[in-house]
Amino acid sequence: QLTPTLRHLHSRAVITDTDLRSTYDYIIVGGGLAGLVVASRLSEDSSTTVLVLEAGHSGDDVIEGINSPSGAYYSSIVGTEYDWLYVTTPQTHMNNRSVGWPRGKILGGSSAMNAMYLVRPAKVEVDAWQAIINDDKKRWGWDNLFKFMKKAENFTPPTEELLSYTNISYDASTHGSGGPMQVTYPAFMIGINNNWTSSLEQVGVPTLTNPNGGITLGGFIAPSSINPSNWTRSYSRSAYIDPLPPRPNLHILPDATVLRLRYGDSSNSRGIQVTGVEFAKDPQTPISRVDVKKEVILSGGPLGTPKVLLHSGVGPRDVLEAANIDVRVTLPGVGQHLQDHLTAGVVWETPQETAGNIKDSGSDFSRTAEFLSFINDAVAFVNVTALFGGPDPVPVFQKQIIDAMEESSKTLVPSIYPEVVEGYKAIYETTANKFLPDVAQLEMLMSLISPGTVSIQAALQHPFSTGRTYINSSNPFDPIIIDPQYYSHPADLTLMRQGVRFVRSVGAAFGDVLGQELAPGPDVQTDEQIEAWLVQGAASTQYHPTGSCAMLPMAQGGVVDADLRVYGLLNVRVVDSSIFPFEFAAHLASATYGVAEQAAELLKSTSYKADGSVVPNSSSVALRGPSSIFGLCAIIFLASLSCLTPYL
Ligand SMILES: Cc1cc2nc3c(=O)[nH]c(=O)nc-3n(C[C@H](O)[C@H](O)[C@H](O)COP(=O)(O)OP(=O)(O)OC[C@H]3O[C@@H](n4cnc5c(N)ncnc54)[C@H](O)[C@@H]3O)c2cc1C
Repeated sequence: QLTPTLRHLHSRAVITDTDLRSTYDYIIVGGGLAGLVVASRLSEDSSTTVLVLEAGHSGDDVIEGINSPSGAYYSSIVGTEYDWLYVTTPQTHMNNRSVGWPRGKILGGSSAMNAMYLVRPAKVEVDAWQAIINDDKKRWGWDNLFKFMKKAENFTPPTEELLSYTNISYDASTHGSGGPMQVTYPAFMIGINNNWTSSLEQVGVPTLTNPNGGITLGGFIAPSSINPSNWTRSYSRSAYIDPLPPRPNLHILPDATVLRLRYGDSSNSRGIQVTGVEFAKDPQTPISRVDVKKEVILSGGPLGTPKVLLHSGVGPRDVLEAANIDVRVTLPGVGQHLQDHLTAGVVWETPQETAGNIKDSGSDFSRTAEFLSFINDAVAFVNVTALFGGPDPVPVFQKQIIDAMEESSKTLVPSIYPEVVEGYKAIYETTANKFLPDVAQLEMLMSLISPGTVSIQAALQHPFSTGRTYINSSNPFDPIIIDPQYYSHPADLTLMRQGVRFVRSVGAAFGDVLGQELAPGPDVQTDEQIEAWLVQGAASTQYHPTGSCAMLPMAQGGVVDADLRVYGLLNVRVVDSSIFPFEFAAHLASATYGVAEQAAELLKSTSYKADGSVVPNSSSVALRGPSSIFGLCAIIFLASLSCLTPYL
């Protein structure tokens, strides 16, 4: 528990209803990872008033639990009242299983519950993002995003003591210094980690000596968002908000769920002006309103942001009409293009000590901040050549995927709108042609947190399946529907199956460090057996949903343009992890920090008229007329696998 003084300091910008003003320059919806970064940066100018509305609690009463890095494993807020406790729909191609999707419902959002791996995407992937949005100002290419990812950071090299017994390769030039978020390595490592890169090298995976610099292929011990001064979690709240001096122009209101945007009478050919938002504590309390002078920033994450847009009448017409919501802007891409990383772990017995053994021992050491700073940081990213055991089958696999594009786009996209299908094709082409075979298709992660066992996960990084998130009610307190359509494209299951095979070869290279395989177990050997294991129970989320408010051209079902503006709304931007048009082979926090840092600069350089409205720039896109043509263009959605050719 925090002492009263510390609690006061932590809560300095956090207000109650009675402090609320009627109008702010900026309203930020969601005080999660991205939302708090933008709030902190915008409020650097004392003449700019900023309000953050966060649906979750402040979290002051659990800050200490959150702060212990190993708390991510041993006293996680996953599954508590600080978790949205989302669950997917039953997944047709996963034995009708529903999968839990934890997300942080607390100041700091998912950065308050995540596992703190600090891993960036590859240059090729980020440059492909810039290409897909035709961003001639090069804001979303690698060079710029790298600059902003580094701006968020303050890197501290591993301690001499840690280096004396652990193999860690790092290159400080791939990290930032002087930024708010602390990045370093834990104070303590488990001995088994020393077998990681040497075992990978035995199966042909090189050691990556300069991770996080634009190349991802290879094995390494990743840094984490940890503060080395006290071995605590560094997340958006502790990094960007708690250290601030008093800022009367920054207000953060927890327990405030934004229900919808509010509109006035002002609109033009480019869109509608938003005048503010409506919010409420819960379904029983009255609705409050607050006005915005300049812009509303949606930072509710890949589920919260599309939900607010849909309840505001911005989204696919069929979804809005079915939910009895008045259509304000027909934007077919809202909630579409949803992708996620799937993961499954092979588990072995080990005679060696794991972090789980030390934790269970209850020893004095097991209660130290140094031990509790331990994070599972052993990762590797491998391409499809590694997965198929050599180059020969890769062109065949790639051709099968390319040949299946037309059929997949007709049968697998859960939308009746041609724009969304076009977006799927653009993403598919990028994934099939640019990312196969040179970009990582699979991440491997070693986990040492259970006593007596080691697991190595195989996580699919570039899915060909596409899903969606949508609403089926006009009540914003009803849950959003999440349907990632896992494994709807058969290539995803093939890649995961090959991933399990590859992970086993890594496990074999560990020699007698690993004992008997416990899962899937020695009886699961054929392709069919491994795939059945993956489908029936093994595979789950790696917690990286994205794409639901994708930055894509409007003709490809995009939701935001390269300025992060929602098409059809004059003064609303999305700043969070929903905007990536496709998955990266990376955990998403670092890239999201980069997006938020760059968004803050974009906002600060925006010109506003005297009444606060945005001065239009050349990249604004004219608002389309009513979308009755969509009815004519309706495509029958048949999510059937049988018409696709069998995969390797
Ligand atoms: C369990 C878990 C482990 C992870 N591990 C890692 C990892 O090790 N490394 C890594 O890089 N990434 C990891 N991630 C992913 C990473 O944390 C997220 O990608 C990142 O936090 C996304 O940031 P965001 O700002 O988009 O959303 P969030 O951080 O989730 O923030 C969204 C915020 O908006 C609020 N909100 C939503 N709707 C509303 C509304 N209507 N009104 C008001 N507020 C609203 C939410 O409560 C939340 O606070 C993990 C995620 C999870 C869940």
